[in-house]
Amino acid sequence: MCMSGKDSLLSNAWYQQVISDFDMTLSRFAHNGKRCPTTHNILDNDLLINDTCKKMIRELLNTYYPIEIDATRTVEEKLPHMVEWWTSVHELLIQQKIRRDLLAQAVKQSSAMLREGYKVFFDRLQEQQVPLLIFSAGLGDILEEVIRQNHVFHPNVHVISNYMDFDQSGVLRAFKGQLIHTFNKREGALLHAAHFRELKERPNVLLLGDSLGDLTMADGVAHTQHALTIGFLNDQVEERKESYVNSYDIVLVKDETMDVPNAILNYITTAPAK
Ligand SMILES: Nc1ccn([C@@H]2O[C@H](COP(=O)(O)O)[C@@H](O)[C@H]2O)c(=O)n1
Repeated sequence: MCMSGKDSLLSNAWYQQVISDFDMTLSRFAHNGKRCPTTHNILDNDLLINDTCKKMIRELLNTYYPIEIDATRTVEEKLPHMVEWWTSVHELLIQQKIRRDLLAQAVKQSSAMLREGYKVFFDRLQEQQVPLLIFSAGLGDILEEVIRQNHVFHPNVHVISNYMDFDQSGVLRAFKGQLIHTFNKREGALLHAAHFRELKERPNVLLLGDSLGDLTMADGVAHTQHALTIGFLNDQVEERKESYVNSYDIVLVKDETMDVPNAILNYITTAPAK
């Protein structure tokens, strides 16, 4: 674990909200040395897409993921590539006429896993009535199914993500709303101003992410008093360590657990009111 010198003040749970990325932040990056799927990659299943489409989606991943995590390129340089990646994959998925009623089965059959200690994290937030916003550039329908199947889709959880639009017979026909990718979460946050307005009495933010783009997820919080940011650095560690340490308050290197967020939540939720 690396900690920057920033002194973050945290008050009790009443003033707190948690904003977290999903893929590779709440979900695991790897398990027993094997990569775990993102919400997009969970669709890589015979139930939903054919072999040609699988091949094309994998090729797109091999082309664009290295760009997403490239420490030598600026966010501005990456932006058009991210739009291209997401748009191409979403078009392919629409062509496959994916059926809504098969999504739960695809999630069940996948090797997607939430980080060790996830239950303590979700359950504590729920017990303490701390709102959890999951802000994901992944697929909202799949993300919801993952947390539902893990029994942690509690009423305090709100999701902002890319949602599928199904026709009357339950076949995918489009994606709803404005596309969210890794590096436009600031715009996404501003579009969801109503959500943040509802939480205006909670100016202290605990933010969890795995990309530098995730740091903008709290930009919709109008009067942030204190923010503590935790970054999971899963991949290309040496190349990206410096920028993560300079940007996040706490950087967790190849840590597949929720131990640190849970310890912080334990502290916050047992601290006396200030
Ligand atoms: N076709 C795609 C597009 C994106 N990804 C990965 O998903 C992650 C986005 O979700 P967050 O919950 O982290 O916002 C992103 O980091 C991409 O690597 C993908 O696997 N396939």
